[in-house]
Amino acid sequence: MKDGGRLSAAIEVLTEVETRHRPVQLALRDWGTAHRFAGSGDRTVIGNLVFDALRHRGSLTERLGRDDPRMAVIATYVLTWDQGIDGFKAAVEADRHAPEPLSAEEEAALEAAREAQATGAAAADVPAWLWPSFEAVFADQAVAEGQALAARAPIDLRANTLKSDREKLLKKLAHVSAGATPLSPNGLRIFAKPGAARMPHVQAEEGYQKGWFELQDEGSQLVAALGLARPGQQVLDFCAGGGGKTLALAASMENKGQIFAYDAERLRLAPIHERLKRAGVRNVQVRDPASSRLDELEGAMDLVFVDAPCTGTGVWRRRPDSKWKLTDKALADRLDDQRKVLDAAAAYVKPGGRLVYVTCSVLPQENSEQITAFLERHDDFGAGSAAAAWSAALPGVALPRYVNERGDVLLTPASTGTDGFFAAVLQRRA
Ligand SMILES: C[S@@+](CC[C@H](N)C(=O)[O-])C[C@H]1O[C@@H](n2cnc3c(N)ncnc32)[C@H](O)[C@@H]1O
Repeated sequence: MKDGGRLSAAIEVLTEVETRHRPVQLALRDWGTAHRFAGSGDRTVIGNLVFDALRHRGSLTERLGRDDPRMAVIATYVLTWDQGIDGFKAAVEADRHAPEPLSAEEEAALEAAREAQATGAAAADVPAWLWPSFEAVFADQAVAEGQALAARAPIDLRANTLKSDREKLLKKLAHVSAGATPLSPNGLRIFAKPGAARMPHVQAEEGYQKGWFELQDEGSQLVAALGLARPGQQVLDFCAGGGGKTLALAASMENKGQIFAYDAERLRLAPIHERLKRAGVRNVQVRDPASSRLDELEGAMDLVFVDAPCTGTGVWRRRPDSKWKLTDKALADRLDDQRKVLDAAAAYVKPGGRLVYVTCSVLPQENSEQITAFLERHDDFGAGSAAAAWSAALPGVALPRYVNERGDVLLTPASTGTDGFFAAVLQRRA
């Protein structure tokens, strides 16, 4: 395929996503199934166009003065990918599968957009209804933070210290240009590439198959480290899901002690078994809600790790469609889930033990406000400090920019180069 056909395909997919509310991955997959002649390179370019259009949908709409998927894709190619109007025209002329040529109004809109500056929520590519929350957390950094959440994400890996180490992996993965992450001691990073470029398929690497590394954002590695899980401890990973944090906790416990991996949704746990095996983890018992109970763990855990269900505003780089789909009803539901999860998880912490609360959201309602409300409901708990845990877990690594008075920590793409993650530590009174 040439660029003209790829642009047509991207317009078709984005229209499907926006008018029929199809999840973007499904829409891309269906397009691929219906167009088997398209090679993997074509699919990459089409996917990149669609994802970049979604990342910048707010600012493009404001700069163009029009809101339609065709123009969002064309502007991505012309402006974001820097191909220019002439580049677009050349792509159209060279390919009978290309989109319709630009109308005079469309060309004028693209010309005007080149100079136009979006402001506020649109400049940050943040939905307008969430802008007050962004300003509340980030103040004069709100636009920069939103823009960083609208950029492409790197591929981050975590060296699995049960089987390998970062130094070895840096050598093994030199051919994909993996470098060391700056904050997590076990992290490796392959930087995002611009435009049509394709990222390496790291799951095909020998090291992945053998469990030497996991795919895990550096922010996720860091918040797992704030659990300060140590060999020999009793740990409950209360929202274990597919096990991303479970695996990191097991590595920091050097396979000694016990982790109970639980999730209220049985199906979410499905991938964990295979992942534990590949990573060589031997100290995890998976507790499936359908067939086991947690009663005997009550009041007995050194650490209860709560990787709470959340809106995912911190991972917009990886799921840009989710940012425009988020509703105030969904936010209210997640707040309710978080309250329930926290209250339920608290029962398993032993006197003197810790509860670590994590979200991949940057919204204060899901983060510091949720913790403040928890502390008001539970006088058997006091505030611990995620910042103090940071210093203990990551000696020599400077504290992140966003640390509140209680010591809760917020990571963001603009401030730490990671996905957005929040972590708070709660201490059960002895
Ligand atoms: C952010 S995801 C967990 C991701 C996982 N820890 C990882 O690192 O791969 C949140 C999880 O919380 C689970 N969850 C939601 N409500 C819950 C509850 N009341 N009790 C336990 N788990 C719950 C969801 O099923 C979901 O899998």
